[in-house]
Amino acid sequence: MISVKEAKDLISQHITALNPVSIDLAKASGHILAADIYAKYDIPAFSQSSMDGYAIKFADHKQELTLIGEMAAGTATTITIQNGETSRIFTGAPLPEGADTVVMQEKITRRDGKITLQNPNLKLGLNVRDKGSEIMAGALAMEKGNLLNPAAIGFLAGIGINEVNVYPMPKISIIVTGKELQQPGKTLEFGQVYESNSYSLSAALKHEGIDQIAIYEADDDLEILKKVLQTAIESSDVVLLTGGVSVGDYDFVIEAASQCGIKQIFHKVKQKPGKPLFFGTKDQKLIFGLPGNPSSVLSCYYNYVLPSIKSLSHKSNSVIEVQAALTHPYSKAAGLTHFLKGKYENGLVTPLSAQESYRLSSFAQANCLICLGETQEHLKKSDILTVMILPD
Ligand SMILES: Nc1nc2c(c(=O)[nH]1)N[C@H]1C(S)=C(S)[C@@H](COP(=O)(O)OP(=O)(O)OC[C@H]3O[C@@H](n4cnc5c(N)ncnc54)[C@H](O)[C@@H]3O)O[C@H]1N2
Ligand code: MOO
Repeated sequence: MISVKEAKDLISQHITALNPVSIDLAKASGHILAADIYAKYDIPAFSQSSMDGYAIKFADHKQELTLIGEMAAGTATTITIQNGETSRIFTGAPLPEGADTVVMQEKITRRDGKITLQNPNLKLGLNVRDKGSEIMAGALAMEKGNLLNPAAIGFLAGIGINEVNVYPMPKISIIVTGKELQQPGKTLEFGQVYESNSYSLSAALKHEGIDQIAIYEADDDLEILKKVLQTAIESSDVVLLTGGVSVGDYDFVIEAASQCGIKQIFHKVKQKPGKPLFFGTKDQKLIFGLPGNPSSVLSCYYNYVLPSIKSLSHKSNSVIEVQAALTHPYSKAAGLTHFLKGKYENGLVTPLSAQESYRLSSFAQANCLICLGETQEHLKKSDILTVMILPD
C-alpha cells in the first residue's frame, strides 16, 4: 500500500494536459485560454460620447452655440460642426466631425435652437471615449493562460472575438457497479440500496463546468463490466468507476481494467476512507476505481480526481489547504491518513459526527476535509491541522 502523497505524485506524473481546441466564445466560460489573443480592431471603433448631451468644439465653450443636428447611438451617417455650432448627441453615439468635447444636457440652457453652457469644470475631451482607448488594433488583448471568467468573455466579445483557442474540459464517464443499486424514486426491494454515487459525482463535475458526462451502470459481472469499461474508455478522457475495487468475490474492477488493457499505476492507498482506491491509465486516459462507499467516493474525488481533471484543462487545484486549530480532542489509530468531514470557521475546525464511509449526512454538512497524518493518533484541542476547504 502506498501513502496519500505517493498516490498523488503518481497521478500527477501520469497527466498530460488535453490538446487545445477552438470553440465558440459563448461556450468558453470557465476555460483557460490556450493562445494569446490580439485585437483586430480599434475599440471603441470611433470617438464616442459617454453622456447624453451636446457635442461641441471646446474652443467655443464660452459662446452661445447654434444647434445644427443630432447624433444618435447606432447612426450610420455623420455630420460636421463648424465654429459656433453644436450637435445633440446621445451616449454611445459617434462624435460629429469637428467636435472634441461633450457637455451633459443637465449643464446647458437651450432657447430657440441656441445653447449656452453652464459648466465651469468643462475640459477639452470631457465625456468623450477616444477611438482605440479600450484597445488598439494589433495590441495584445489577452494572454494565454488566462481564465475566461464572465468579464473576460464579455471583454473579448466587446472587441469582436467570437471564437477562442482553449484547453478543453475533459469528457468524463461514470460507471456505477453493483447489483444492489436502485434508482432514487423507485421502491427499494430487500437488499437494494439507492444509487447515489453518480449523483454526487455528476453534481461535483457540473460544478467545475464539465458537461460531457456519460453515466453507465454495470452489474457485478466481469464480461458486462469489461464491455461498459471499453465503451467508456473509447468515448472519454477520464473514467470514474465506483464500487467493485475491493477484495470481494463480486469485485471485478481490477480484473476488468487489466483485461481492457488499462495499466495499473496503483491499487490501495494508506487512507480512510477510500483505502482500495485504484488508478490506471490507457494511452492518455485516466481511470479511477473509486471505492463504492458514497463518502469514500467523494473523499477520493476531492483528493485525487478533482486536481487531475483541473490539470487536464490546465487549471490549478481549487481545493485550498489551510491550517486550523482543532476545537475538540480526537483520536485515531496510527497507520492510515484520515480525511474527516469537518466544519471550518475562522481558523477553527470541528470534526462532524457520522464519519463512517457509508454515510453522507455529515459530508452534506461539511465545508472541509480535515487531514490527519498516517502516524497521528491522539490529537488535543488546539492542535494545528491541515484542512482542505471544499468547493461550494
Ligand atoms: N475484506 C475486506 N473487505 C473490505 C475491505 C477490505 O480491505 N477487506 N475494504 C472495505 C473498504 S475500506 C471499502 S471502501 C469497500 C470498498 O469496496 P468496493 O469498492 O468494492 O465497493 P462495493 O463493495 O461495491 O460497495 C461498497 C458499499 O458502497 C455501496 N455502493 C456502491 N456503489 C454505490 C452507489 N453507486 N451508490 C450508493 N452506494 C453504493 C455498496 O452498496 C456497499 O455498501 O470495501 C470494504 N470491504
Ligand atoms: O475506505 Mo472504506 O472507504 O473506509 O470504507
